[in-house]
Amino acid sequence: MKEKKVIEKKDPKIFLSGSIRGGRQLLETYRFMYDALEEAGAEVLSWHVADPDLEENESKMTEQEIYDRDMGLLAKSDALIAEVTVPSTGVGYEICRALDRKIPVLCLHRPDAVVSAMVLGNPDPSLKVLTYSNEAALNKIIVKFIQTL
Ligand SMILES: O=c1[nH]c(=O)n([C@H]2C[C@H](O)[C@@H](COP(=O)(O)O)O2)cc1CO
Repeated sequence: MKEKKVIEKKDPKIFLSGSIRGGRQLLETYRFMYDALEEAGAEVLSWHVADPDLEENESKMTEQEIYDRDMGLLAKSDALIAEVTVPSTGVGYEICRALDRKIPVLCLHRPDAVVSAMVLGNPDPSLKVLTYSNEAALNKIIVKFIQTL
């Protein structure tokens, strides 16, 4: 009898990207995304993005320590999910680096957001941009995305 190979699916490692110095007004949304991702079976490597005490913790780090840590986490990630409603240099940079790595990138934003053409007009096949109007819709998009990984 032929032996059946069982392919075990590992929890996908996700880099959650959200504005920090660009403004923390959507912190509650980042926290919701973190919870939705973990609940969907993902491991969020950049959990600090959703940490309300981030400023205090990061202030003990040098700029290069922050950069090195984040690039290290991105290198280990299977996909990147970015909330792009609040414009942020760091989020744009991380999206670009993730696309360079050819990992799937999902950008999410509120319907009324003014999102850069560098995201909306980017034809890279690894990039998907979607809008959400409430938490239920956001959760649905996240669960569906995780299932594709
Ligand atoms: O202290 C930090 N810690 C940190 O992890 N980042 C990373 C993760 C976020 O997805 C992104 C936010 O960039 P910005 O600070 O330009 O809004 O950069 C950015 C900063 C500050 O620029």
